Amino acid sequence: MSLLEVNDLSVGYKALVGKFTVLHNINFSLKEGEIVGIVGESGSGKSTFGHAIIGLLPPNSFIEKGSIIFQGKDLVKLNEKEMTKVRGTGIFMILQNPLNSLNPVKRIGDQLLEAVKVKKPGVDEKEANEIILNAVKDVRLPDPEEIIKKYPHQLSGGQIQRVVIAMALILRPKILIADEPTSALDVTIQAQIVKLFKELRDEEKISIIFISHDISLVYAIADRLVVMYSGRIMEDGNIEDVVKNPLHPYTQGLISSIPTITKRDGALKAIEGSPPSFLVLPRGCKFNPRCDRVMEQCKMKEPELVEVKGRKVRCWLYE
Ligand SMILES: Nc1ncnc2c1ncn2[C@@H]1O[C@H](COP(=O)(O)OP(=O)(O)OP(=O)(O)O)[C@@H](O)[C@H]1O
Repeated sequence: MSLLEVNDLSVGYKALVGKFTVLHNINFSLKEGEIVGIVGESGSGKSTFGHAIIGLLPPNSFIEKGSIIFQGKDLVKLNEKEMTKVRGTGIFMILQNPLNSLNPVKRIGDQLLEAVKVKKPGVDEKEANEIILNAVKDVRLPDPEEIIKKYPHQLSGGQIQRVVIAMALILRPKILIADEPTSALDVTIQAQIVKLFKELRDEEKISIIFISHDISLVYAIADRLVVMYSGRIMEDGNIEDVVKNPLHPYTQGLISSIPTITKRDGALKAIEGSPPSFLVLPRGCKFNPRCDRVMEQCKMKEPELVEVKGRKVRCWLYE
């Protein structure tokens, strides 16, 4: 049984240039305790997907169709009041800009205390303080006693990121969506945060959606890898299988450009060109103009996401 089921989800935006669809027929499921990495170039729709799940899409967005089933409820149909109850201990998202999750006029300690009260209503002051300090120490913030007295604007980007991760540790949601959660952190702290996330999963069976453009980082944490391109899922499977034997030419391109994974020196193959604009998507497979294995039919009709060798792939090579 899945904890989260996303069915045929399509999401778009209205902008000055016009109305366009970004996420196209997304089908995705997440099991309890599973860590799924979502990768893809900038603009492939990764954040839009996370925002759709937690109901934090911007006002100029629209959900064209689809459902997001969590604990028997379709999140797409919930009103703001009902969705507020899901956010926090149900689903929590570490936003790409974590400052947006904090109140600028409240001290860090008070904001973490609110999270403790949500998780443990009626908690006494001494225990709350202990929980807060432990979380702040776990994310390796220096001088915990001092940090909690500060306001968000007094912290660096990396410290803000860690405060929001501490909030996630306190809330221990059923699903944690982490959107580039360690982008402002140095490599050592990044590794410690990845370890913390794994511990959360091992101890509490928390499911994690880890969004990143850095496949080697995702490789260090995820069980499963989902590759997105132009708002589509192109490949979805066990991370070892996908990394060792990528099936989609786009996944092959992404992986062959990473020396730490391919363990090859020199001749790294970058994918030529850049993703298309959502306003003028190519006919057929959206990757076809950049694909080194393109065939005639790729330019005519878009392939479906189909099951191949125990994983899912959207490519005419496998249909
Ligand atoms: N608020 C918005 N209004 C209009 N278009 C938007 C908005 N937010 C995102 N988009 C468009 O949706 C597309 C997908 O953006 P999204 O942020 O989901 O991609 P991403 O894969 O998370 O990229 P990145 O890795 O850069 O964060 C982009 O082309 C972007 O222009």
